[in-house]
Amino acid sequence: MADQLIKICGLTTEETIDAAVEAGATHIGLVHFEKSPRHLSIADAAKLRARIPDSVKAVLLTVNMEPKPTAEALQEVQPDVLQLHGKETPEWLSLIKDNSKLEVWKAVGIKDRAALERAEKFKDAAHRLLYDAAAGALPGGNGLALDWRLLLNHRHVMPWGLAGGLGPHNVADAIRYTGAPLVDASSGLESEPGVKDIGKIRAFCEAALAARKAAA
Ligand SMILES: O=C(O)c1ccccc1NCC(=O)[C@H](O)[C@H](O)COP(=O)(O)O
Repeated sequence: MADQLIKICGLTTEETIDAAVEAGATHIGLVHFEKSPRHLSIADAAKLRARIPDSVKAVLLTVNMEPKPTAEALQEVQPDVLQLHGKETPEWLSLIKDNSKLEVWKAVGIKDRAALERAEKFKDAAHRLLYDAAAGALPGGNGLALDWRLLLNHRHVMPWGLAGGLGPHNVADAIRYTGAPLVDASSGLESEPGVKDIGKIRAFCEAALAARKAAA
């Protein structure tokens, strides 16, 4: 049985990165988006990236960033994964994917089955789709859940993950209900916007790992 992949997104301190790694996170998301309460400058993202061990993948998250600053950010941060969370096109993702060693993810807001079908246009352009709730005040990180029923009996054409409103209280249900191979959480693991809670990070990882083990 494949391991449960767990992305803890929007970490901004060494302490919470260490806690997420210790709790079993497989991916750590660093957000570079100025309107986000989890925003990191590229310099700070690079510093925190250095704290992430080789056993855990560093995910740099950007939104509609232009090519030149994207290239500069990748050079400085050296992430394992680039997660694009805006209106980026399949052509842009393909260009990055075909000209780098990066794993490229596209986050897509899912409000109905049509949105799921449209997401298939990234099939050959991205390594993984991250299904999230439709954009709210921010493109992501809103603590809003998508309707998991939309994923029932869906024919996934590529690796995928589930995000949106996940936390210790519902991640086991999400895995049982959708079979999500990767789960991703941000605001549900915070004591206030942008401030991660180590107890919630631990509880989230514990619940996700237990649910996957039970499904085996
Ligand atoms: O986390 C943010 O602040 C953010 C801002 C702008 C674009 C994307 C953002 N987060 C992306 C993620 O991968 C989040 O983990 C995902 O949207 C789920 O967030 P949440 O519903 O808060 O768990």
